[in-house]
Amino acid sequence: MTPTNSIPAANAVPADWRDLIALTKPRVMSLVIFTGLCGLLAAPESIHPVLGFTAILCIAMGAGGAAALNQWWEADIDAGMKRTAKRPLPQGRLDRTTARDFAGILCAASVFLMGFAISWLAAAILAISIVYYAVIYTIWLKPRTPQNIVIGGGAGAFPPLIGWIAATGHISTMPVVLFAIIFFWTPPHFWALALFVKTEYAKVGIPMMPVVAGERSTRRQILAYAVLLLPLSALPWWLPGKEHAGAIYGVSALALSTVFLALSIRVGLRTRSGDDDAMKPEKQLFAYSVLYLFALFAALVVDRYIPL
Ligand code: HEM
Ligand SMILES: CC(C)=CCC/C(C)=C/CC/C(C)=C/COP(=O)(O)OP(=O)(O)O
Repeated sequence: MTPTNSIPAANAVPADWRDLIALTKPRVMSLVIFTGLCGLLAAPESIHPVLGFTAILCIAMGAGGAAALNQWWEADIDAGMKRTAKRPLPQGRLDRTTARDFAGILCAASVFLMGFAISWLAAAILAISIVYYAVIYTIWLKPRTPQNIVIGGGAGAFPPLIGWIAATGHISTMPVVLFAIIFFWTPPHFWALALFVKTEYAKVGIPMMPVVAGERSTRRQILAYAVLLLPLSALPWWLPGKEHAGAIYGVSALALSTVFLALSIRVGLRTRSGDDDAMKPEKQLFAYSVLYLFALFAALVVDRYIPL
C-alpha cells in the first residue's frame, strides 16, 4: 500500500496549526507521553527538572512525528473509514509534502535533541520506537497480518523505558516489566475497538483480527491477554531492591487489573455481534483500557513518592 491520490488535492492551502496538531494524534499520544513521564518519575534516580522536561518533550515530538508519518502514509486508507475520514489529509486540508516534512522534522529533531541533551541510549530507543511505529507497524505489519498489533504493540511500549533511561542512564528490570505491561495491554485495548469497527477495517482491506480470525477467536484472545496482564501488572510489587514498588502500587494494580479482567470476561464470553447498541461491553472495555493504563502508571508514581 502506498500513498495514493484518491483524496482531494489540498490546493496549496496554507498549513493550519490545528491540522498539524491533529496529525500528531494528540489524544492517543497524551497517554504515550504520560507513560513516558511516569517511567521518568518512577525511576530511583532523579533528573534535573529542565532535563526531565526536555526528555518528555522529545518523547512527545517523536511520538507525534511518528503518528504524523502514519497519517501521511495511510491517507487513502483513512479516507475510506468513517472514524478517520475527517483527518486533515483525507479531507485535503493539508498537502502531503507539508505533512511529510513536518513529520520528518519532528522525528529527526526529537532524536537529536534527546541524544545531545539527555543520552544517546535514550535517543537510540526513541529512534527505534519511531521506526517501529511508522515503518514496521504501519507499512509492513498492518496491511499484512492479523498479528499486526501484537507485534506492532512493541512500539507503544517503549516510552516508559525511554523515560527511565533518561533519568538513570541505563536499562534495568523495572522498565522492562513496564514495557511488558503495555505490550500485553495493547491487544485487548485495540481488539475491543476493532470488534465494533470491524466492518470498516474489512472495507479498506486491513486484516485486523476480527476480520481474519472472526469475532469468537478475537474475544478469546482478548480474554487470554487480560488473564496474563493481571499477574504481570503486579510484578513491580515483587521486584527486589530499590526498584521494588510498594503496597499502593500493588493493591492498585490488582484492583485495576481485576476490573480489566472482569470486563474482558464479559467481552470474551459473548456471542452477540451486530448493531452498535449490541457492542456496549466492547466499547466499555475500550474506554476502560485507556483509564486503566493512566491509573496504573499514576499509581506507580504516587507509590514512589509515598512509599508505605
Ligand atoms: C499498536 C498499538 C495500538 C493500536 C493499533 C491502537 C489503536 C487505537 C485506535 C485505533 C484508537 C482510536 C483512536 C482514534 O479514533 O483516533 C485508539 C485510541 C486510543 N489509544 Fe490506542 N492503540 C495502540 C496502542 C496504544 C498505546 C501504546 C497507547 C498509550 C500508551 C494508546 C493510547 C490510546 C488512547 C489514550 C486512546 C483514546 C483516544 C481518544 O480518546 O480519542 N494506544 N487506539
Ligand atoms: C515514542 C513513540 C514513537 C511512540 C509511538 C507510540 C505508539 C506506537 C502508539 C501507537 C498508538 C496508535 C495511534 C495506534 C493507532 O493505530 P493506527 O495507526 O493503526 O490507527 P488509526 O487507524 O487510527 O490510524
